[in-house]
Amino acid sequence: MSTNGPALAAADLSVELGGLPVLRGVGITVAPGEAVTLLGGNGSGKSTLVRALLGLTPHQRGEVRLFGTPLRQFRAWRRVGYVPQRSTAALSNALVREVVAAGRLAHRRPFVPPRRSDRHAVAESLEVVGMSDRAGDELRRLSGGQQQRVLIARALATRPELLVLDEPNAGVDLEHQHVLADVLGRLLARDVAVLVVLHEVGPLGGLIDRAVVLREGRVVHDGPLGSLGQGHHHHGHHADPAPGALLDRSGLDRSLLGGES
Ligand SMILES: Nc1ncnc2c1ncn2[C@@H]1O[C@H](COP(=O)(O)OP(=O)(O)OP(=O)(O)O)[C@@H](O)[C@H]1O
Repeated sequence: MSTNGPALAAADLSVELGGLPVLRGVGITVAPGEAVTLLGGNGSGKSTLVRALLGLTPHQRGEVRLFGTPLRQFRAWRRVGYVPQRSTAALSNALVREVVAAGRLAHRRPFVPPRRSDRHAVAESLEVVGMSDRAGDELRRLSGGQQQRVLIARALATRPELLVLDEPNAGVDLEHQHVLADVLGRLLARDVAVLVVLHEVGPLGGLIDRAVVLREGRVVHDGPLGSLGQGHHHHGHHADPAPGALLDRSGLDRSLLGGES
């Protein structure tokens, strides 16, 4: 993997929205193979931070680098996967297959039909999240949790080196939360960097290397999940009965996670 230093790094990041400070001097890094969770109460600035890190929301101060390149100059978007908060896509009347295929756009050249590798990545990503049989359905016809799984499939189809997920488990049943934990575990084993906004840590808890906690737009904790005391806004890490099953990073599905990109 051609990375030097962190996949994602931000320093002194400040964002104002509607004239109000939402992020105030935030610093965050995510290294290849590292899973960082972003926690904090409603309105603490988690989604704004994620959007600012990806250049979707402008920042007024500070610096963001992706794979060492300042955001302004960064063009290698095929290296980045993003699972937005579901509400932003929920009304789409696009077909499931089209939504996931959008994850391949950064790999394609204009006016060239999708290659076999593109179709393969789409089919495989749908299969991983258990949505193959809904490929021809309109996204808006699916349940909330199913829509969320399609958005995860789209990000997986990109075969990213940095995967950013904003509350990917919102509305998703426990079984499929475990599926996501399994998928993320395999990506981490391949040195993908993961930044995930979570409301409840849940089945992902065993994968998390570091928790960054925001409060009123500031980082108030950056360290191991376990060192977070009680009484925080997240209700995470209820002991999982078999975290080892999720943490098995050895059984790599090379066809999904490896190969061309
Ligand atoms: N476009 C906007 N204009 C003005 N204020 C905004 C805008 N978007 C977000 N905000 C404000 O910024 C603050 C942080 O919002 P953000 O969505 O980043 O929080 P969050 O931590 O992701 O919250 P949640 O857990 O509820 O998703 C909130 O007070 C919100 O009202």
